[in-house]
Amino acid sequence: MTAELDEQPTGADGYRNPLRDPQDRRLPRIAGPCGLVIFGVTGDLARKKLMPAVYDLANRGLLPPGFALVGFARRDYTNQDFAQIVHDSVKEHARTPFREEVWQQLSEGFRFVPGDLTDDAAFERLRETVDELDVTRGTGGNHAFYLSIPPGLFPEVVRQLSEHGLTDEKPGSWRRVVIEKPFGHDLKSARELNHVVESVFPPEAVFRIDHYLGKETVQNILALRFANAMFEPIWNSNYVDHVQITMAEDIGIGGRAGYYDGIGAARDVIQNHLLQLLALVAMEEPVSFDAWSLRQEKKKVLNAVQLPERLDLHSARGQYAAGWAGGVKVKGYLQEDGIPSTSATETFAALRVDVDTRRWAGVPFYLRTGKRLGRRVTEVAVMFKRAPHLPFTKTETEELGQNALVLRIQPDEGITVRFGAKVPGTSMEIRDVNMDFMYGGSFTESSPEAYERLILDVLLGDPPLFPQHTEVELGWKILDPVLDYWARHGKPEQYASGDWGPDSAHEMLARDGRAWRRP
Ligand SMILES: NC(=O)C1=CN([C@@H]2O[C@H](COP(=O)(O)OP(=O)(O)OC[C@H]3O[C@@H](n4cnc5c(N)ncnc54)[C@H](OP(=O)(O)O)[C@@H]3O)[C@@H](O)[C@H]2O)C=CC1
Ligand SMILES: O=C1O[C@H](COP(=O)(O)O)[C@@H](O)[C@H](O)[C@H]1O
Repeated sequence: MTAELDEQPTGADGYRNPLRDPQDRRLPRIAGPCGLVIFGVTGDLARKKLMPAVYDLANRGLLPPGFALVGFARRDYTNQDFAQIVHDSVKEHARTPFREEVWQQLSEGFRFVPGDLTDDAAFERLRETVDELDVTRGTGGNHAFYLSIPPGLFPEVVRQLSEHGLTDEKPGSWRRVVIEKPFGHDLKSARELNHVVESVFPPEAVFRIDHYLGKETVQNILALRFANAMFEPIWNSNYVDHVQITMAEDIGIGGRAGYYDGIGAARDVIQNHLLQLLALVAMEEPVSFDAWSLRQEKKKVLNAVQLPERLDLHSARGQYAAGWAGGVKVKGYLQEDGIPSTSATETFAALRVDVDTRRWAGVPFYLRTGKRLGRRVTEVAVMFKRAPHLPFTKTETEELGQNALVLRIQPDEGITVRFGAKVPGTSMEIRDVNMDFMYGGSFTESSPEAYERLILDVLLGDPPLFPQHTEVELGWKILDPVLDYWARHGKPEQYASGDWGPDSAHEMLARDGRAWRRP
C-alpha cells in the first residue's frame, strides 16, 4: 500500500471540491497549455471516443490555443495522414458540429509518431516531438500520456516513458499518465502494475480511467441520493428487496479480438464499471465530494462486499453463439476473426454479491453484463419490498409488481419510478405504472461524453472521478475467486445472440425467488 491510499491529503490543488466551489460552477474549466499523447491511437477506443472527445473539448472552447495531440501507433503515417484519421473519426463520432476554424487551429498541433511500444528509437522520436511542441506550440512542458493499448503493455510503456526522460517534469510543469482499464489481470498483477507505475509517477500524476465515472447519469446517482430528502430514508434493507445492475450490449467484440479474448466480460467491465456503480449506490454519504472523501466511502463499501459461498449457484457465465442483432444474422464468438475455436472466454457474466453492512444486510446485489444481448442498456434497478399489507383482493392486485426505482444510465438517460396505480374504471384494479424523468425533457444543457469530462479532468489535474489504486485492488479481491472458480469449471454456456444470456443466469435469480428485469 502506498501513502496515497489512506492518508488524507492536505492542501493539494487536485483535492479541492469542484461541486462546491462557486467559482468553478460559474466559469468554464479551461485547460492550460499542454499536450496529450495517445498510445494506441489506431485502436477502437481512440477512434470512437478519444479523438472525438478532444475535438468536442476544443469546440466547446475548453482547450487552450497551446494544445497538441500526439498519436503513437504501428503505422507509417505522416502528420497529414494522422490529421486525416482524426478528421474521419471526428466526422463520424463527435457530438458537436464540425467547425472549420476550430479544426484548423486544433489540427496544427497534431503530430504522429510511428513505432512499436517496445521500440526504444520510437520513444526517442516521441521525446523529440514533445520537446518540439513545447517550442512551436507552447505546450509548456505539460504532457499527459494516455495508454489506450492492450493492458499487457501498460508496464512496458511506463518503463519506456521513464527511460526516455518523458516523465521528467521541468520546474512549474507537469507530466501525467492515464491508464485504461482493466488495471491488471488479477490482484497480483494489479499490485505489480501499480508498483511499476508509482515507481515512475507520483500517485497524484496517475489517472486510472473508469469511463463510467465520467458519465453524467452515473454522477447523478450521488445527486439523487444526497441532494434529496425522499430517497435516503428508504435506501436500506428495511425497504429494498434487492438491487440489479445491468450493463447489456447488443454489439459483439467487433475487431477487438486481440484485446478481448482471455480478458472476458468480468474483467472487462464487472471489476471496474459495475463495481463502481455498486459502490456509488451502496455507499454512505461522504462528508464532501472531494476525491479523498468520495474514495473513502467507496472503499468502505467495496471492503464490505461478500461473495456467496456457492459460486456454482450464484454466478453464471456465457458465450454468445450465432443469432440475430438488429434484424441481421450475426456469427458466434468462436467464429469471430482472431478468436481460437477453443476459447473459453466469457462474453456474459452474472454474479450475486452481498454488502455486509447494517444498511444492506440481507439485500443481494445482482450484477450482469454481456455482449450480443437483446439491446444496449445500462441501468441500476433498486427493487423494493412489497407493501407489508394490502387492503385489496388477490384479483385486484394480480398485475401489481414490486415498486422499483430505475437509474437509467444509458441510453434514454433518466430515472424511472415504478409503482402501482388504479386502472381507470368502475372496478378496483391496480397495475404498475412508470413515472419518468428524462434528461432531454428537463434540461436544455446537453451531457458531455464521459471521455470529454475525464480528459479535461486529467488536463486540469482533477482526481475525484478517477478510482484510486485501493479501489482497483478491492475490485480484484472480489472478482479473483470467481475467476478462479470459473477457470476450474469448464467452459461458458452458449447463448444465442439477441437473447438475454444463458439459462444459468436466469436460474441463478429464480433460485432466490426473483427474476431479472427485462429492460
Ligand atoms: N474500445 C472500447 O470501447 C473501450 C476500450 N477501453 C480500453 O481501452 C484500451 C484499448 O482498447 P481498444 O482501443 O478497444 O483496443 P484495440 O485493440 O482496438 O486497439 C489497441 C491499440 O493498441 C495498439 N497496439 C497494440 N500493440 C501495440 C504495440 N506493440 N505497439 C504499438 N501499438 C500497439 C494498436 O495499434 P495497431 O493498430 O498498430 O495494432 C491499437 O492502436 C483497453 O485497455 C480497453 O480496456 C475502455 C473502454 C471502452
Ligand atoms: O469499458 C468498456 O466499455 C464499453 C462500453 O462502454 P459504454 O460507455 O458504451 O457502455 C464496452 O463495449 C467495452 O467492451 C469495455 O471495454
